[in-house]
Amino acid sequence: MSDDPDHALRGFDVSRETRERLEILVAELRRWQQIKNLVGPETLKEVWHRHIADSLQLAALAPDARTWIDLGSGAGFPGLVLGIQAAERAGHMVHLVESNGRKCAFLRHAARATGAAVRVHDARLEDVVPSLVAGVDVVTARALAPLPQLLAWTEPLLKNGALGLFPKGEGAAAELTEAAKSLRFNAETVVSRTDPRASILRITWPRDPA
Ligand SMILES: C[S@@+](CC[C@H](N)C(=O)[O-])C[C@H]1O[C@@H](n2cnc3c(N)ncnc32)[C@H](O)[C@@H]1O
Repeated sequence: MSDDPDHALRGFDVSRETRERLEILVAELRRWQQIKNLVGPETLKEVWHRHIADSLQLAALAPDARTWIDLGSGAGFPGLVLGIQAAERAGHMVHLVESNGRKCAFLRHAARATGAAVRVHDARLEDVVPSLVAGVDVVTARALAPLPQLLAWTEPLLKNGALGLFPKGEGAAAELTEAAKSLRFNAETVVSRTDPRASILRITWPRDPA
């Protein structure tokens, strides 16, 4: 697949300012990658599809959400991309939680360079999630852990009304089956716009009966 940004961004609601900020992110990622090895080197060849568009598609699944938290952000996917979009929406922001200091240094640098509306937490998610339960609208995590572990980590957020958006590969159905053995939750599977074999699990917690 060619990695043409125009092609990758087709169909997404991306302003000229956001496009310019995304171009800065890609340039900085390429620069840092040479010394810091932040993402799988093969994925950089398709960075606009594999990372930028793959992250942007989550925003369309929760258009009214103001406060997001992205767990295990790595080099910023999806959280930093969502934070770049949030920069043009007053009152919108994304918490980025990442335990690897080298990746946090990149996140802070890239956030400054792009003007992304993010707060970087250089910490383990187990220590951050409890303090952010109130006021988070959406929790995301890509390539962090299988669904049962994700639900164990994010249960306090989901119980408080947050929406979970978890990009998954071909094993999504098996992960759903495994998680449903011990937990009761609502799940919808949305086919990925960047890879028809992949999907995004849209998870909500059932309300307690009144
Ligand atoms: C495979 S990478 C995925 C990065 C990014 N989400 C992506 O899809 O490109 C998983 C990331 O989660 C981070 N991580 C793993 N366990 C964590 C924890 N308990 N708290 C915070 N970050 C964690 C790792 O340092 C790593 O950067």
